[in-house]
Formats: sequence, C-alpha cells, structure tokens
Amino acid sequence: MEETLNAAQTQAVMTTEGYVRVIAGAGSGKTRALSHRFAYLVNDLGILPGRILCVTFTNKAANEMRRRIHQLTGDNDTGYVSTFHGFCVSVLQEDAHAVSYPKQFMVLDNGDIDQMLGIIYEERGLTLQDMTFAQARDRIEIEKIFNRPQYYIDMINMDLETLHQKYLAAEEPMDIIFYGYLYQEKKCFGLDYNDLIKFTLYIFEQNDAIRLKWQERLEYIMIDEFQDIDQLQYDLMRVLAGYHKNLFVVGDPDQTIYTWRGANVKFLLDFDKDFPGTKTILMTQNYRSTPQILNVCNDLIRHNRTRIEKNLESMVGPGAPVLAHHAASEEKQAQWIVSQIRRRLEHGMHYRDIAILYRAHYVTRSLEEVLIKEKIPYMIYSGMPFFERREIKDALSYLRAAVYLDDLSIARILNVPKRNIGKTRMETLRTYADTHSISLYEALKQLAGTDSFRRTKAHEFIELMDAFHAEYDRRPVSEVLADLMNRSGYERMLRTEGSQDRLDNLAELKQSVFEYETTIGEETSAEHYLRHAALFSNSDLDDRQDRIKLMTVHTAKGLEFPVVFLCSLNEGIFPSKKTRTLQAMEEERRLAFVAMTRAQQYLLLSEAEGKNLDHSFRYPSRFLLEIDPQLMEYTRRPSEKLLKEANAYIGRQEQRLLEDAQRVIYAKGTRIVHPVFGEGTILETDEDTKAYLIQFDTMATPRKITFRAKLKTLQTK
Ligand SMILES: Nc1ncnc2c1ncn2[C@@H]1O[C@H](COP(=O)(O)OP(=O)(O)OP(=O)(O)O)[C@@H](O)[C@H]1O
Repeated sequence: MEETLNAAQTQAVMTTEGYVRVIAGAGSGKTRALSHRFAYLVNDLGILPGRILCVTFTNKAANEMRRRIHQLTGDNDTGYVSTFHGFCVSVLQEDAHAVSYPKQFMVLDNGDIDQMLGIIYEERGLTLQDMTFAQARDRIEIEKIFNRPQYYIDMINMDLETLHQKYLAAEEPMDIIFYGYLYQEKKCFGLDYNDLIKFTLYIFEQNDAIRLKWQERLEYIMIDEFQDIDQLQYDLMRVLAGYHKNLFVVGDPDQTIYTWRGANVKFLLDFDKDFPGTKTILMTQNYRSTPQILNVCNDLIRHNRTRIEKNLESMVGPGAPVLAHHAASEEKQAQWIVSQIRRRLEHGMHYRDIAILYRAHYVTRSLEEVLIKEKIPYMIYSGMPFFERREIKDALSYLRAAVYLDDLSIARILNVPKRNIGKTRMETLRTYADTHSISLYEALKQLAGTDSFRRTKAHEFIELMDAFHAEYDRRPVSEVLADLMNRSGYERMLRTEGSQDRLDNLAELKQSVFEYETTIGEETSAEHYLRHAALFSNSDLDDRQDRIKLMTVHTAKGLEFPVVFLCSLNEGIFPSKKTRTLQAMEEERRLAFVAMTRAQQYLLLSEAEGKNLDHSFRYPSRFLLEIDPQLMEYTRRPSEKLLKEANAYIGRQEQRLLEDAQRVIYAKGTRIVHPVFGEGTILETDEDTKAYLIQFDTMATPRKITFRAKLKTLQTK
C-alpha cells in the first residue's frame, strides 16, 4: 500500500539541507515523515544509507524504522538507525583503540553490574543493609553524572593495578563501591550506558582524525524524540553535525517526560538560537485519534502554562465519546474495566488491541486479580524486565562466554546446570586466577586435572566452551545460541525443573535473536548482537499473542492502540504524590497527555475512591477534573460533595506549589535568623523533603527546618 504524506510531512521530507526543526504534535506522523525522509535521501538524492544517522529513542523504534526503510528503499543496508547508545557502540567498535580499549569491550547491563557489586560486597564485607544493589547502581550513576563527571579519565588513563590500589585504599562505603566498580569494569573492559556516551565524546574531543572521520561520514543526521534528549546527547550530536551541518530534529514539547533523567526541552525550544538559519516546520494534523479523543487531550494540555500553543487537529472521522468512570473502590474500577473490555470485544476488537495504562506499577494488583478471575489474558510490560530474567541472562551469558570467555559470564554459567563446582571450588578458582593474574577460565583449565576438580564436570565444560569459541564466528548467532542451550544441558535442566515459563522465554529470546539477525543484515556477528542486547529493554519485544497489554505511561511512549484505558486517575497516584514543584506538575500533565494521545478509537478514563497509604482520602485527579465534562460521557459520576472536597484539596495543593515556586532557597553555609531559635548556619538543603539542616548557635545538635519556616538571612560583615 502506497503511503501518502500531507503538506507539512512533505516539506519535512524534502528540506534536506541545513538545520531543520520539526515541532510535531502527538500522532502527526513523525515516524512516517522520518522514514520517508530517509528513503528520499537514498532513492531520490542518491545518498548512501551508510552515510545517514537516524537516532531514535528506543530500540523498538529503531527496529520499526529499519523495517520501514527497508520496505521503502528495498535496500538491506539501513545505515545507522539506532539509539544514542547503540550509535556509540558502533563508534567504539571501530575506535575504542583510541582509549586503549579492545574491540571486544562489553556493554554492561544491570545484571552484570549487580554481579560486580556482589564481588565487591563480599571482598569488602559490605551488606545489603548498607545499600541494596539497586541503590548502589543509582548512586554510581549519580556519582558519574553529577559528583565525579571526570571519572572516565581515571578509567581510561589509570592502569588496572592503580585502579585496584585506589579501590583497596578506599574506606567510605561509597568510595569502596565506586572504585571497586570502576576496577571491575576495567578488568573486563566493560562499559555501562553512561560510559558509552562519555567515551565516545572523549575520543571525539581528543582525536581530531577520528572525529573528522565520523563527521565526514555522517552527511545527514536525523533525531527523533528530540524533546527528551539530555546534555551529553546534545553535545554528541552537535559534534557529529559540525562538518556537513545537516541536522534534522523532530520532537513534541508537549511530550517531554524524562526531565527527571536529565532531559531538557530547551534543546528543542532553543534549537534555532543555537543553530542560526534553522527552518521550523509545524505538524499538527493527527492521523491517530478521533476528534472526540483529541478534544479531551487538547483540553488537558492547555492547562500547562509553559508551552508553545498548538492544537491537534484530527484527520480521522468522528468516533465514540470518551468515557469517564468514578468507581467506589479499586476492585470496582477493575470490574468496570473488564466490563468495558468485553463490550469492545463484542464490537470486533481483539484483546491485543487493548492497552491499560497507569502511572506506576503498584496499581496493577487489584487489576490483575480481577483479570485473572475473569480469565482475561494479559501481559505486563516491564515489572521484571525480560532481559533481566534469570534464564535470559543465563542464555546470554553462555553466548557471551563462548565469544569472550570472560570472568563474569564464566562465573555465572560454570555451575548452571550443576557441574559440581560450588562455592568452595569457585573460591579456589578465583584465588588461583588472582594470584596468577589469569582469567577464571584459564584457571579452570589449569586446575581441571587436579584432585580438587576430579569429581566435577570441568573437563566437559572446557570441551564445550572451547568448541564454541573456535567456531562461533562462522555461524549465525541464532544457531550458536540454540545449539549452546541444547549442548550445555541448560534446556534439559529447565525441562527437568518443569519451568515452562522459562522455556517459553527462552524460545522468545531465540526468536528475537533470529529477527534481529534478519533485520540487521549480514554483518550480525555474535559480538555485534551481544553489545546491542545489553541495550535492549522490555518494550523492545513484540508481543504476538492475543492478550491485553498493561504498562506504565512511560513505557507506552511512542506506541498506539485502538483502545486505551487510563486508570487510577487519582490525586497522589497520577499526579504522583512525589510531585513537589510547578515544573514537575506540568511534566505529570504531559505524561497524562502522552497516555491519552495513544488512543486511536476508544479512550476510557477511570479513577477509584479509597484510602492512600497514609490513610488520607483519595480524590479524583486534577487531570480528570480539568477536562471540560461536556467532552466526556460519565458512566458513573463522583458525588457533588466529593467533587467539592476534591477541588478544595487541589486548590490548596496548587497554592502551595505556587508559593514554593516563589520562595528563595538559601544555599548551604548561609547564616540565617529563625524567629524563635535565633541565629544559625545552614548545613544542608534537602529538596526532597523541602527542609534545611540548620545548626543553631545556641544548640548542641542541628535541626531539620522546613523551607516554609520564616527565616531571614543575616547580613555578613
Ligand atoms: N499522511 C498520513 N496519512 C494517513 N495516515 C498517516 C499519515 N501520517 C501518519 N499517519 C498515521 O498516523 C499514525 C501516527 O503516526 P506516527 O506513529 O508516525 O506518529 P508520531 O508523530 O510518531 O506519534 P507520537 O509522537 O504520538 O508517538 C500512524 O498510524 C500512521 O500510520
């Protein structure tokens, strides 16, 4: 079927030279415009696909883009279509030698990081009470981004032994964890997401020849979801576009939802100032949703004060009214959702056409109970990410071990299935490897014949891994993986355990490897796949089965569904109770807007009465109340009394946000006067709890005092 383009889309496609910014509304066909632009460059202008970079926000979007480009150009080479991280992997694959890293560097995911943390904790006697692994990972990220942004220079320039000494000399838990982690990373030439971008930028900064090579190569650069890029990504694309100066960005300021992760919409809004001569194209015709749905979306987002005004215009014929429902309890809300699902099914929809979206995962419990009881097939996206499941990590570790024979993977799979190499023998191996400065695998080879390994299957394991290591690069990855799972006895172990779920997941993995292989083309080596697999996340998986999809709004970004339920629209849930500033409230509203604009034909909004965890009463969300009731059809309304209370509550909250926005927050070290406690010094300011820690001159110990207290600054002499 031939795809058509409207005037704005055509303009976006044909304006190929210079700086171009497209401000595009939800559902206005960004993806379509981007893929056509790619095809136009290749088919009509004769540009080589390998000289185009197209950056998308998720791997799923990258795959979809590749598929469409393939369809449009008929070419197998789809150029660089990837996420920012994926692109950095490509750069490092070619040029990591500039920082003395080998081509075989590994990309680390959370599971790998946890494994490294496990070693550090054990070596240094830390416990999960000190810090959980998830907290440690977050802290490492914060250290890398904010507190020690120059860390990568240590990582690149220090030799392994110096880094090791730094780790051994560290005393504070955070220092131990941080340096222990850097040491572990360097030891296996592992790079986490943050390193990928930092290393790439560093290489471009330090090495003119390499930078120029990439700048010259990328004649045209296109970036999707530009409203959500952060400083590092911005720096990176700025460098890349520095030579040909053909940079095309597309984004929707109303869909910025990653400010909490460092995204900044100013890069989109101020793009024309940073890149003089920018042409701006506006796309507001929406091809996704009915006018009924768009009216509701427009009416909601209009409440944001800081935005560029734009109204989405529906190009789809009229449809059903948007439904809203007030339930007496969470369970009743779930029952209402089920009854509405059944109705849609009667009208020819399938389970797979339906998505239930929510702000946070914890609301799914009551929903799931009812779905299970009513035998409605569903699947939750995320929760436990697919690529972090035990069997998936194990399988990928096997593949990785076959390629790299690295310590991390070997340690993970050596005794899975059981080969009688338990904790003690593992310890022996580690110590032996450390004292002889060799890898675990090498240690295993040297010790396999000794007494302590006599009763183990060490020899079998070595035979297996050696065989795969010797030939993995001569076979397709999917085949290597399937064969490994079979010959290692891993699959047999799952069958014996009766873990059907795990076997299904394994089958899903094999299928996804196969698909990856076929969309990327001939060059997929096992290394290539492994490096990219570390960047995959749940939403990258296609679900072919006929079941409804449950996911958070963040996960739903960029997707569309014929039927969308947005549930638990309650104060304290959506907007989240963690929303403490005016800006954060606007981001919550954008998030609600993203959720609603996913719907094609039916949008159903619901909320439920109940008590919050702190026993306060649960009110309908301001986002629901802000929408003109004329634009929706209520299947059950909240009582007038409840509405009055809710509005009063929301009014008070808004007032607070406004006051907070106007308040000056004193910096650490400021001398202040408190109306009762007198003079003191601010030791800390905590934005989270909105309080200072103040040492008053007359008191022995410091006190936490809220930002709201009437403090005055002391004039310093
Ligand atoms: N010119 C067009 N004519 C008909 N249908 C179109 C046209 N452009 C896009 N569409 C359809 O509109 C829908 C939305 O397009 P797309 O997914 O590209 O939007 P988007 O701008 O990326 O959306 P969002 O930012 O909300 O995720 C798709 O189903 C697409 O096929």
